Amino acid sequence: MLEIHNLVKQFRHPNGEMITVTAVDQLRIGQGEQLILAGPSGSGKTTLLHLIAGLISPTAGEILWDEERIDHLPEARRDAWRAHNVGYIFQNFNLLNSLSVLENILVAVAFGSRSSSQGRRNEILPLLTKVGLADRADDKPARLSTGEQQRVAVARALINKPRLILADEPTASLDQGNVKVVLELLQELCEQNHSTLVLATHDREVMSRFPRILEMRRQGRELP
Ligand SMILES: Nc1ncnc2c1ncn2[C@@H]1O[C@H](COP(=O)(O)OP(=O)(O)OP(=O)(O)O)[C@@H](O)[C@H]1O
Repeated sequence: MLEIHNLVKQFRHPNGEMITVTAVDQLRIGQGEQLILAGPSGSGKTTLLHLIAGLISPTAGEILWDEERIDHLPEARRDAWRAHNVGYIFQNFNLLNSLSVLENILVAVAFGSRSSSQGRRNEILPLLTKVGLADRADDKPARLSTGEQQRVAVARALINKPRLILADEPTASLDQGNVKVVLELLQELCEQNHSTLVLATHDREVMSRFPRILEMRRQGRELP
């Protein structure tokens, strides 16, 4: 369902030089697959996730979704495609601090598919129960531990049952115990929903839990 062909993203360095940050020749990810993007800091993992999500456009190459090009959709259609199909989990959670846990998830419901939003609202509490936060629904994120905040971020990404979950170092700020909890939860919920999971990490322990790993290597000239 997700295919990438000869994808290249270049950025212009302030000194005028073009640097190639992400380059993926051929990649095919099936519905329900779980894949790791591995590689050291600066190898282009976030850039690739942003490209897949349509937050930035490639310099060259193609991204296809169900055999249709999505890399050059006009912005409004790209935003609609993302809202409908993608759940994004950020390393630093990106929760809205002025809203409660419940409201943070309601925001995601509001941006998802309109036709099913009432059904999704009814699923928030069961999902919060699954992630162990049913009794924290009215709390603001600042009152939660780091692991709890990341579990809210997982619930928010999954509430619309998107076909694709993109997770950028979702365990980087967690201790070992919480890494296991959050990962198991994420993998299990993705399996239940038959969602594809693409997760960026440089943590070997996290990688060992996944069946497939794409090793990112920064290409082009290194900056001094
Ligand atoms: N908008 C931009 N303009 C210029 N350079 C950029 C831009 N975005 C990313 N880069 C550069 O691209 C390289 C790859 O960045 P990216 O964040 O994709 O790597 P990463 O593998 O996710 O790193 P980390 O593990 O530290 O999050 C970095 O050197 C970064 O400075």
